[in-house]
Amino acid sequence: MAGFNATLLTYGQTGAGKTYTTFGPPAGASAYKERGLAARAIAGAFEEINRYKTVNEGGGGTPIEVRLSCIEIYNESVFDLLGFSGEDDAKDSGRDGGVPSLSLFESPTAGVQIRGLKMPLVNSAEEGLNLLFESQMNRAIAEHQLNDASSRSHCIFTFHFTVRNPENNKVTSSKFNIVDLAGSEKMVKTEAVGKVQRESNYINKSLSFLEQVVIALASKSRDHVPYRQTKLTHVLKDSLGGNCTTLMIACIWPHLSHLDQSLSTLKFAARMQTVRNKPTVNESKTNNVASVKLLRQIKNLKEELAFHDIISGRSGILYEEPDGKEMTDIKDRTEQVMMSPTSDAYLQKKQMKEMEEMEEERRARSVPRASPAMVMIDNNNYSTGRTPPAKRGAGGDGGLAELRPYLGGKDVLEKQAEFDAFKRGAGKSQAILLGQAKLQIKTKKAEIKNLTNDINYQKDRIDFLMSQLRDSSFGAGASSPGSPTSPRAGEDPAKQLKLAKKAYRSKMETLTENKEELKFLQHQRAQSFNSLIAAFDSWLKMKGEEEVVEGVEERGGGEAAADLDYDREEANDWKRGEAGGENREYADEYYNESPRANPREAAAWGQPGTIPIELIRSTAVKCH
Ligand SMILES: Nc1ncnc2c1ncn2[C@@H]1O[C@H](COP(=O)(O)OP(=O)(O)OP(=O)(O)O)[C@@H](O)[C@H]1O
Repeated sequence: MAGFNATLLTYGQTGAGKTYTTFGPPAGASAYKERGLAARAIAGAFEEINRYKTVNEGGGGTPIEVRLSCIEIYNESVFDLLGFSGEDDAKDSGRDGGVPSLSLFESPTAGVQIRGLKMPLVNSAEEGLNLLFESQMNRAIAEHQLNDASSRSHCIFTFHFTVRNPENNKVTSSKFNIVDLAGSEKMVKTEAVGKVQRESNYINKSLSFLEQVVIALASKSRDHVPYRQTKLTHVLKDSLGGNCTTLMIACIWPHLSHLDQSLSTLKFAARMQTVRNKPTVNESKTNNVASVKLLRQIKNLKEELAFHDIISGRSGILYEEPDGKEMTDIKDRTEQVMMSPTSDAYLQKKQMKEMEEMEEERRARSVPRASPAMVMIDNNNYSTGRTPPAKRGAGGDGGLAELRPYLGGKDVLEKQAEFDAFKRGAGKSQAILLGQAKLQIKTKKAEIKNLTNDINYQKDRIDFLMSQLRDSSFGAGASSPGSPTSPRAGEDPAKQLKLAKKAYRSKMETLTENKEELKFLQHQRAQSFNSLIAAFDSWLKMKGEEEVVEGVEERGGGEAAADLDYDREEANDWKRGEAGGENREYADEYYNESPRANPREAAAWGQPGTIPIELIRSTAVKCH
């Protein structure tokens, strides 16, 4: 906020803890205590802004503007994780070669920009956290769709600060990037083939240029900085090395079998440590004269627009930014629309409630009862997440609409049974995480309730002691002797009042912290729930495809069978190890593990072609 650009990078091999450090652990035990750097940065930024606001109270308007953005770079393509409407976009994201990604351009005044990138304005830590969870949710959905691409992609979560100094009207703008880099071990995997090889090449290239750029930017004798060579360095052009603050966290996996990778990470860190930066403030060249000129121009353009609206018969269009009250009105109206009985959100909520009731009813009837970790559906989840799963299914039924093409006439009860089966099987670990998240919320709510009771007690006590001090008489009037609020015999009431006030303040602080933690846990629960639903959707789809494959084989053919022949060939290659490299490793692992893990899938290896290649891939990746 002082106007310096800054970047925080986590670097290391896959599984070493980069995502954990930047974005925190998945929902479950100690999720809040160990929340990631991004969540802490949001809280820290708003603490600072609120402090600044208090200092400058009456200065007119908020002097600090914060916007957030989040992108993912995969195979040199840039994707907006906040401009992404769910699973359909994940499929169309181009990560598998479809729709093109966002492009970069350089503006003479604002530096490197990403065309069409969403950078919502954020007014509170809570709004910031919502966006953080939304971006990570979208990353998880994309990852699920695209077979665990997260280790092979870079994720950049950025704060964009604009600070106006009310005294001299100077504007400083700065960025703070939190970067979760792709797994570095891909740099040395030379045996990889096909898709994995392509990914490795991109990662290899971007990480080595990242190092070169940082070193070149810090070198006085540099004549060329190769930041345009990769999307990662280009996006971070104005936030790396040289005049910025850069912090790298090297994540290592301290196990003997990862010694090579750990050494390689530490060597990279040691090279980066030699770089010396001299951060400078990014002060805007805007001066008062230019601002006045621009404001006049905006006014003229707005008038022109209004004139055009009148001519074309459009009315009621506002060209002003809504102020605080208007924003609240808009939010209220949006909520009303969302909760109208005809809206998707309402129908979706209703359907989830019905499913929950059915599940409860079913549980009540079934003996023995299912374990608590299996009790999943919570219709409150959608109220906390900004990306309701309804977007994934046109029917607004929490993603279950996607079942229809595969399962034809299956009704809700059957879907519910599928969901139960999923939670007991493939989705068990996610179901357990969700169960833990719900338990944590329950515990936190109980703590808040107790704390609120304590605070009320202290408040009553303070009121009583004050009235007693005013009257200069004790034990009479407001409280009967022996009531919880009466002063203890022989104690100085003024001293007691001081202590009661201190206790009150300290409990209020704890309450604020607890409330913040509760919000965080509720987000985690929503995220967990959405992940579970996303995984369920994929699982159903896979299952559906499997049934379709079996149907096609039984009927003996057509074009689809030809495609499946190709998949079968590939599967056999993997199985025989002909594909070589990582695929062979995966296939071997899969082949060795699966008879114990899943006899049905193991049997499928014996009958190639009855199992879709997506299932093989995703299972292989899971084994890995
Ligand atoms: N400090 C930690 N304490 C406890 N668990 C951790 C810690 N760091 C990582 N983990 C766990 O280790 C696993 C791998 O961590 P993580 O996903 O953060 O690795 P990564 O380096 O980001 O991998 P990738 O490159 O695949 O994204 C996760 O299950 C995570 O919860």
